[in-house]
Amino acid sequence: MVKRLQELADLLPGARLLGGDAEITSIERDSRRIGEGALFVCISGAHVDAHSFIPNAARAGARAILTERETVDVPDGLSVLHVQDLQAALDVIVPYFYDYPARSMRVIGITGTNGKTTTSYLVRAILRHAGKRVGLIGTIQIMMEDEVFPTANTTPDVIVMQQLLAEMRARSMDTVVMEVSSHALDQGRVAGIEFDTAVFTNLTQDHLDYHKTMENYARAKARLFDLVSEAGTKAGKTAVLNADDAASATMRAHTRCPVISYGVESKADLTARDVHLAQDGMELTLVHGEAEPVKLHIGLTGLFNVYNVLAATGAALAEKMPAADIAAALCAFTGVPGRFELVRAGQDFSVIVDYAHTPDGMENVLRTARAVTAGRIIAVFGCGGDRDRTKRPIMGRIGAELADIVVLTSDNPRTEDPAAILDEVETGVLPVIGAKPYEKLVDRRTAIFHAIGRAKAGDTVVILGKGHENYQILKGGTIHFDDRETAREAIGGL
Ligand SMILES: CC(=O)N[C@H]1[C@@H](OP(=O)(O)OP(=O)(O)OC[C@H]2O[C@@H](n3ccc(=O)[nH]c3=O)[C@H](O)[C@@H]2O)O[C@H](CO)[C@@H](O)[C@@H]1O[C@H](C)C(=O)N[C@@H](C)C(=O)N[C@H](CCC(=O)O)C(=O)O
Ligand SMILES: Nc1ncnc2c1ncn2[C@@H]1O[C@H](COP(=O)(O)OP(=O)(O)OP(=O)(O)O)[C@@H](O)[C@H]1O
Repeated sequence: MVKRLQELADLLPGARLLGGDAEITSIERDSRRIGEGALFVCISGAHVDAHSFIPNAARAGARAILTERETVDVPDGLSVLHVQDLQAALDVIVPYFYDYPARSMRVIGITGTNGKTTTSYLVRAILRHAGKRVGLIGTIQIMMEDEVFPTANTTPDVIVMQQLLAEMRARSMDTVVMEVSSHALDQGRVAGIEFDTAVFTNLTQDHLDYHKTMENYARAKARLFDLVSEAGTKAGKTAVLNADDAASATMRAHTRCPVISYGVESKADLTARDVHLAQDGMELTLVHGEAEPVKLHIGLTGLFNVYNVLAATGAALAEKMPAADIAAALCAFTGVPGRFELVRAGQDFSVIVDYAHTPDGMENVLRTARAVTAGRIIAVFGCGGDRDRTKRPIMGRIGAELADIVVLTSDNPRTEDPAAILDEVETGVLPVIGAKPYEKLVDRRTAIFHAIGRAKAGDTVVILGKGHENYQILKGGTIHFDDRETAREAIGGL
């Protein structure tokens, strides 16, 4: 990819180019990723001034910088492109620079508080069963067919996003399935992407540290439905909406393309009946309009996963996948890492590791565990640091109400004092815990060993919050930590 800096400047009314034209071969916001010919975009973080990395960027081969700052000192030979609004400039120049890669493939965007990852994995499985080459962008990882790449965000920033899409185009992906977070929609990370199918899973409390109110949070999510409604270069746009979630009304109000609705309680285009849950799977019958109902046995469990299956089926129907491929792929699906994942190490009780880290996610998982457990439920959980504090007491209350034994512990405390986070969670626990056994153990390993040590035949230990993550983010840095690995070790020591 090569473009002239002047060509990019010409796209931006009011931009000033200082220091002359240059040939640009990539756009980067991180000086550590820069190679010869890059345009270094100075986006500062909460604690870091990105302009301080200009010398590093220059040494690594940058030819120019893009900044909002009026005056910037740069080493000789580096051009400066000055703009009034950095985000608005990136929205325009980044997709242009990478030649709008999203126009070369079908794009399925999935938004909602919970269920994005699970739904995206289900959609990927169906499309691949139907012979499509599929890319995936989401919380756990990025995939291009079977090849896996790491990621820092659920939805990467606009620069990494366009680079990934360009790579997917180079590898001839037919479709990309993408989790679209509310942060991404608010920050323009999906600028220049033409969505073909947009899916809404649900809206419950999360991320209020960022959005402040549920109305703002819903509005951010609704942006995806503005985007899928825009006329573009491809035909056949569809919104897939959860009819049982009240916030779908907001999504629908932003939708100006055909809708496929799904639900269990409300009247919808796509529904499920005869649902039977077991610990390691479920049976259900999919009903889609006049079509013959299809009975399925799937390796996922929980009513919340019935919704994810319906959402994924809706997306597959929107993408015109054959019914036979949808059914076969769902039946062959074995689950998503860290989502209601059973840890089996020969023990006579169950251990479930689950990524639930919102009040709603936690309630769903604990209720599902209860429905498939003969004995007691032992819940191990905490809440993340530097993120939405208002959910802490709520999650504490849910844990204390729905489990028989509660073990509070750390979950990525980040820069906060882990014990202080647990104290906030505890304000929700104490009013409802009654005589149930309850512990506060800051060290997550100790907490998991304690919970597993208390389990008897028929009980279920539910370890919540981290799912697939194999790290713990502490004030002093990030350490290796994997709930599944630790649980196995604890079971081995019994
Ligand atoms: C709080 C936050 O949003 N942080 C995001 C931000 O990092 P940052 O601003 O802290 O970066 P920084 O380390 O301060 O650096 C500032 C700038 O200097 C640059 N830099 C830094 C170091 C260096 O040596 N050279 C250099 O150029 C960085 O590239 C950056 O532009 O920019 C990074 C690059 O885009 C993001 O990966 C990072 O997301 C972090 C991981 C994060 O946790 N974000 C959350 C809030 C988020 O976005 N979550 C949503 C939703 C998830 C969900 O649904 O649950 C998501 O989509 O992930
Ligand atoms: N449809 C759903 N409704 C409510 N809770 C759900 C649903 N699907 C999954 N969950 C719960 O939320 C957790 C996270 O699921 P998943 O990773 O699919 O969601 P997500 O939207 O990708 O989350 P995140 O963006 O935070 O990564 C699961 O482990 C499960 O506990």
